[in-house]
Amino acid sequence: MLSLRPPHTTFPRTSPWLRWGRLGGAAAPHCLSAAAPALAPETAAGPGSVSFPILVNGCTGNMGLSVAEAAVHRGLHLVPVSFSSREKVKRTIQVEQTDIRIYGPSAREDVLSSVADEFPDVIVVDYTAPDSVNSNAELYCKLGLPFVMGTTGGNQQLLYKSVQDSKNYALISPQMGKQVVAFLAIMRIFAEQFPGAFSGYHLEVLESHQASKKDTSGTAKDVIASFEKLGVPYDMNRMVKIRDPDQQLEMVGVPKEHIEGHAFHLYHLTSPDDSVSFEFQHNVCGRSIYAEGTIDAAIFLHRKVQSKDCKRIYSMEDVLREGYMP
Ligand SMILES: NC(=O)c1ccc[n+]([C@@H]2O[C@H](COP(=O)([O-])OP(=O)(O)OC[C@H]3O[C@@H](n4cnc5c(N)ncnc54)[C@H](O)[C@@H]3O)[C@@H](O)[C@H]2O)c1
Ligand SMILES: O=C(O)C1=N[C@H](C(=O)O)CCC1
Repeated sequence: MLSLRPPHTTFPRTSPWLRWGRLGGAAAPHCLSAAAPALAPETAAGPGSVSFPILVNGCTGNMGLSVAEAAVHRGLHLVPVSFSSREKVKRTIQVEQTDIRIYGPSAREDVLSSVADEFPDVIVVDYTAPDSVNSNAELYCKLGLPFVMGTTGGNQQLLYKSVQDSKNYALISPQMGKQVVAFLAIMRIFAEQFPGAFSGYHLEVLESHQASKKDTSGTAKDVIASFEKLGVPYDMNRMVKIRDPDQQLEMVGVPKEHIEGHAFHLYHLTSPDDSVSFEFQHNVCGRSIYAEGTIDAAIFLHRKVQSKDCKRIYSMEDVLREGYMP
């Protein structure tokens, strides 16, 4: 039997996540299906029928490809270029009927600058890697290309500063899944309304993602920031991060077909005398929730650019507040 509890972690035996895992990895409830992504309905403020050019940086990766496919399904015009971190790469990737030409880093600025000339109303979407966040953002800002940053990590303060200094437009969110964003917002509001409400409680956090994920869950960090305001200090080094597929199947209970694309999170709080416990979970299978949210974000940002809105830097919460739910 696998035991992943590091010393001093106190997941209760009754934790449903662990119990399901130990009982043989049954599909976890609350798992959002990868199939049949829900298209956002037309609402007064939400995304109606609109089309504009969208360039997806990172089409060689999982999220980039999912977003490019979602863009085509939603009737956007996919600009047929994308980039790679390596000079020698497969030259094209097919997305639906479009062949996307992949360029190496040395061609980035020239190609993006031609795109900016040819498609003045383009929106760039970035799903690359944490160590590319800042350099990519600086280039988009230099060329005045509005962008949606879905890539996590990098230096977030510097990222916001680059956008502010350049007066470019950007929507930045380490989490594009709209229902998960709503949960994050509730946790933030909870902490604002009841600061210190959980003082003395003990927090354990476990996150599980596909083995290729390089960084710690940005979403977990966001939730932990709210718990800290609720009075629960947390050392990020204690977070249990699971990347091993066997452990994901046996202990976490990730369905086999989603081992290569999932984001499971468990937060467990216990009172000082162990008499009270709280548990929060958000478990995502597949990537459609992020891809659909990203397209809503791109539509939202396109509208803001067209209307010359003065705010210029947005979050996914701004998107929800303008009626892009569900
Ligand atoms: N915001 C969200 O909702 C959300 C959802 C899922 C993933 N993510 C984040 O998106 C990022 C990508 O995730 P993924 O699962 O697609 O990873 P992935 O490894 O499958 O894909 C990343 C791709 O980007 C390419 N790449 C790396 N550096 C590049 C650069 N400088 N220019 C162009 N391409 C580059 C890589 O070669 C790879 O093909 C991660 O940071 C992840 O945490 C965010
Ligand atoms: O699969 C990933 O990588 C994800 N990254 C984001 C994060 O780090 O929070 C969002 C969830 C999926």
